Amino acid sequence: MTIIENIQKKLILKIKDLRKSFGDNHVLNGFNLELFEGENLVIMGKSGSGKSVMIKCLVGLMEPDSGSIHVMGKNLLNLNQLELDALRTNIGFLFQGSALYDSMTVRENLEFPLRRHKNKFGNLKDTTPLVEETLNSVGLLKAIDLMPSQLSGGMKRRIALARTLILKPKIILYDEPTSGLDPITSKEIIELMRHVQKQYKTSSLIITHDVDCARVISERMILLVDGINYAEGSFKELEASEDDKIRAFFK
Ligand SMILES: Nc1ncnc2c1ncn2[C@@H]1O[C@H](COP(=O)(O)OP(=O)(O)OP(=O)(O)O)[C@@H](O)[C@H]1O
Repeated sequence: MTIIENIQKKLILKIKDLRKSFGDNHVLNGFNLELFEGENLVIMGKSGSGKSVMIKCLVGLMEPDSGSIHVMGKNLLNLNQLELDALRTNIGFLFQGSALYDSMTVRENLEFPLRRHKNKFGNLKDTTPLVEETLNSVGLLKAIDLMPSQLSGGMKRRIALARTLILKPKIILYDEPTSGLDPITSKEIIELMRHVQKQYKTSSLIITHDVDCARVISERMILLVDGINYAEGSFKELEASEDDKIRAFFK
């Protein structure tokens, strides 16, 4: 994406100068991020580089030492619990091994977030059309009455994505979306992420180690090294870099 295209696009998430230390362990040292509407942004960082700390700050599970996080123009760090909950319905999360509720059917798993966030859709009397539409968009309407134990790993990941999508979030945060999947299922999940992004017009922040995933899905990438944005650019630009620290990501 060029700078001019970025200016024309709406900024949906902005993290500015985020800092977090644990004693002498300075994990985030002024991390910055801008995510634009409809964009797929990939963040890569080696193990222990602070990706989870950054996500926890973003979802309000951890307080940064300093910096700001604006979601759709609102500073997350200034909101009260009620405002935070309302804003959170605009952020969908798909965490590593996003667990489904084992004792509930697929339908009930999808109904669960609807009940928790009643305010978003008013009082939905019949949730079936929304549940069916969402399952359809991940290609698993046929699984509606199955229990999680009857699903394969790839199907579980699809249903977890459906459970996230049902609240129609503006941003989806994917944490290692392909971890633990075989290469073919990984490809299917990446395709699905592209498909739902077009259908739901979401912006995606994707944290991954998976170079193939980054290659296919990223429009822009940030490489997180020593708690800062060490490099930013398209996959092609970064892959062609001669900087050793950047090259290490693509080996
Ligand atoms: N609650 C905490 N208390 C103290 N140190 C912490 C805490 N959470 C994270 N850290 C430290 O912050 C650093 C970054 O951890 P983090 O979990 O963010 O890494 P990561 O990039 O997500 O790694 P991985 O890819 O392995 O999941 C590590 O040194 C970790 O020990």
